[in-house]
Amino acid sequence: MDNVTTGNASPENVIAVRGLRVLDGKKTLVGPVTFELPAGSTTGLCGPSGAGKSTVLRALVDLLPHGLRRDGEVDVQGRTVCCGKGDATLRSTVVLVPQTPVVFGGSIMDNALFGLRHLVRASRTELRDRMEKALRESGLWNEVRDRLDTPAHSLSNGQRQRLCLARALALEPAALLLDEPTSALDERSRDTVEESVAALRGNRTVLLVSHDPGQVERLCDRTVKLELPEAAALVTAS
Ligand SMILES: Nc1ncnc2c1ncn2[C@@H]1O[C@H](COP(=O)(O)OP(=O)(O)OP(=O)(O)O)[C@@H](O)[C@H]1O
Repeated sequence: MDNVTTGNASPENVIAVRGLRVLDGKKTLVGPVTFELPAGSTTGLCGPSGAGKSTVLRALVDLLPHGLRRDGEVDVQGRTVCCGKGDATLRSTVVLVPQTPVVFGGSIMDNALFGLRHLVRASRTELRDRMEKALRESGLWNEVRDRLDTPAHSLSNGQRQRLCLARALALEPAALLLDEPTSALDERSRDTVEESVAALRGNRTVLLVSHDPGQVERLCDRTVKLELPEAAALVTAS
């Protein structure tokens, strides 16, 4: 039996996943899992450690670790995504923000523009406008507007996480995948990142991995619960 989705259904799904499994050779590491992400929803992806939350996110962006493969179907905006094709459209349509913020050596502006410069053809002014909009949406603009040229490494951990959120939002993705965005943060930084994620609610389609049931309660309107593959197999057998 597949892991189950609970919550409200919606006619318009940005992502639809059916029978997704991640395999290492013949061994099932994750799944099978079936769920949808309705447009504008914030969905919590929960489950015990090792159930495959991070791996599911990586499968959705077709960036599984070497040696692993996926089975089952993933549709993004009604289009089936094939594995291992290096789909450039997918890179800007479904964007993953990893657990540990990846901040490069350049300035705050360089970092915020990173994805845009690589994936979007637009004038310098348009890119800058999109960057500012994304920094506002991630709740970081007021803290960095006067120091966009300073090194991104000068930011706090919470600010770095919101910078990574802005970098993803600047691509105007159809779906945003957030992997434990507050797990490495102190309480105050966690609150600022949560405020930013809460502000996306209804406007963006978000899949949020979290260990914290309270956070899922605060930020999400529906949940997908993953089980360890052994548990899923036991349920199937009963
Ligand atoms: N590169 C890899 N090679 C082999 N197995 C892997 C690899 N990456 C992950 N796994 C396995 O896939 C399973 C799911 O791992 P994953 O990190 O996605 O779980 P998780 O639910 O995100 O865990 P946690 O909550 O602890 O972060 C685990 O059994 C893990 O050991």
